[in-house]
Amino acid sequence: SLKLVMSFPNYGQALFKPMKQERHEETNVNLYYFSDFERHNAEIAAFHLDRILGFRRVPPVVGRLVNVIKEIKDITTDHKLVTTFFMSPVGNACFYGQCSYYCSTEHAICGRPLKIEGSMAAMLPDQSLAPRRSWRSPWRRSYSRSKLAQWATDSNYCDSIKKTPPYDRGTRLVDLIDMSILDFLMSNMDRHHYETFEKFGNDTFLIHLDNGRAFGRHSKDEPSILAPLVQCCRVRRSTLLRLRLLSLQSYRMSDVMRASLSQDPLTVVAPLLTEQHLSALDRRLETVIQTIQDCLQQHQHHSDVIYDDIADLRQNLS
Ligand SMILES: Nc1ncnc2c1ncn2[C@@H]1O[C@H](COP(=O)(O)OP(=O)(O)OP(=O)(O)O)[C@@H](O)[C@H]1O
Ligand SMILES: [Mn+2]
Repeated sequence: SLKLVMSFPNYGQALFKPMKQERHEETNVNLYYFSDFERHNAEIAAFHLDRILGFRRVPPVVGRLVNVIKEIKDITTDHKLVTTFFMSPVGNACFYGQCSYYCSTEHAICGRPLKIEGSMAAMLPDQSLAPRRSWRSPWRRSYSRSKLAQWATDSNYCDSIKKTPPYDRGTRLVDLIDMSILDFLMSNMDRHHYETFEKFGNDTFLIHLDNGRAFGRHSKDEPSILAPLVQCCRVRRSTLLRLRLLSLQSYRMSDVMRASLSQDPLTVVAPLLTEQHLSALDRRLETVIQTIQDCLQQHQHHSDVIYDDIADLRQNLS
């Protein structure tokens, strides 16, 4: 959907996604996840949540109020984009841009009257300098109204994934499970792919881009997003410790998120997540911790479930 690359005088660049849905709106229950709107506040909140979880795999995202005329129309070098600006009947500055779907006056982005809210994501280095690889998630949804993906019907699915490169060694599987925990907490069903930097080969971190379909619903949880954790029963020790910390009264996930998000410039317009979304985080965190507890009960050895990625840390401390 519609997004703009913004270039700054210091050669920095950001990916701008304008606001399309009001913060208090819940996703219509009759919409499939793949036709849900994208939310600028979800891009921002996902960055904060990912950082609070200790992953740091979402590039920095910040909210901005942008003047549609002065900061886009008057200075863009994209001549086709210029032709899509118009004044709406009530005098708001609008544009619809160039894209494959929903680029028409009916689906325009409009200021109030001139400024629009949006998310600005720091651009990763250009692909020509730092090529990335896009990986299809093994737990990808079918993106069809009638078909189910294999993972949704095969309870031994993880056994085969565990034997399939690159999930058969290193940290790739636990990284993917970290990502599913992030996605369950923010209820993002749209994680069809993830990216890595090619240069680092298979021994590298995942990049969590495209979080715009998160935080669509606070009143309901989507257990299937946790399938990688439930089916594989494996998790990083550092992740489990962080989740337990964020479940303590004095360090509650919702409180930490509220404090973190309050630093975003768009907070002056309205809090980036409603209180209902914040309390959904605490509720979902309990589910994740309980799922790991259940895994520990089902397995004989602690190490069957817990991937100790911080064994060295303990030595350093003593
Ligand atoms: N911070 C970033 N820096 C560089 N490239 C990015 C960044 N965020 C996203 N991209 C790239 O831009 C493309 C589109 O981004 P994204 O998926 O977030 O937008 P979208 O509107 O959801 O697009 P789509 O409909 O194609 O999924 C992705 O292929 C991704 O590789
Ligand atoms: Mn997308």
